Amino acid sequence: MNGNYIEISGVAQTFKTRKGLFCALQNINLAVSKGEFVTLIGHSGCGKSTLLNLIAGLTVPTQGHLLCANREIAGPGPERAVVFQNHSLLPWLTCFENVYLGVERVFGAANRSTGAGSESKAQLTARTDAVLAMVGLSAAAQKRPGEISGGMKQRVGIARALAMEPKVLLMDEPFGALDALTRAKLQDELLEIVARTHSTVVMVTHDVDEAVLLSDRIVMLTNGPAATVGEVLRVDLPRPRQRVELAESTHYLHFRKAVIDFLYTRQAHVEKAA
Ligand SMILES: Nc1ncnc2c1ncn2[C@@H]1O[C@H](COP(=O)(O)OP(=O)(O)OP(=O)(O)O)[C@@H](O)[C@H]1O
Repeated sequence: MNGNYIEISGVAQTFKTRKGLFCALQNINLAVSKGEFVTLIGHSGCGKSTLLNLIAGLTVPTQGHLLCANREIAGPGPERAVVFQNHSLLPWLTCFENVYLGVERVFGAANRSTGAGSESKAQLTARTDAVLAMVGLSAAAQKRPGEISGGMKQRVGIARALAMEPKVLLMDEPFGALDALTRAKLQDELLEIVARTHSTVVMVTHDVDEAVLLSDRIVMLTNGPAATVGEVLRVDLPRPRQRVELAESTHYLHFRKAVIDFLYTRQAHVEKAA
């Protein structure tokens, strides 16, 4: 890991609502290094998605600055791929086409401006096939989103983002809708891909075990309104990480307890008082 790749300084986000201004986030300061895996965790409604959307460039902050590779984040960009909670596939395209579209945009002749090269149709097809196979969707490649389950749609969304090999992968509870076994399989795949591609990842999760398994650092947000970074936990478990071995590791349990303690002891009181 080297240098600050994503820098968030003094960020606040206020929304106009029918009842007046609502301050979702305040004074968020966070730097993410290149190749680092950071998870954002906190109670429902604290502002995790709001922060991720700011990094994605989908919204602009009310106050403060966000930088990616020393450049102000002024909108979405191909170096920052987003996997949303609710997939967001194009319903008239097949699963293959949904993934291919993104692959073509980054690696195809259509976009030489990225300097990523212009691969042949056969190479783009091979990339698309490989990533669909990785998420276990080869058999569903020619189906449209309306013909597959919610979990399968989510896997297409993950495949689409991963296939683009983005520098930054922004994930908003990408595994939330999946059954436990598929979720575990995709978490393991994600760890392997990130190790191979050296992607920088910022991921929103509600799942303490997922956070500890995947993260270099866990950013714990306080309860809203006006949520901010409450605590940052560095998870220095060695990699590669094996979930079966970790389950018995006292070191792992120590991190797990630290997050649970933050969420259910310290932040639980604030929630009741709000
Ligand atoms: N466009 C908006 N207009 C008004 N309020 C908003 C808007 N977007 C988010 N909020 C409010 O900001 C707060 C943070 O929302 P956000 O979706 O970021 O939370 P979250 O931590 O991602 O929640 P969850 O874990 O339930 O997905 C919430 O109180 C939400 O109601």
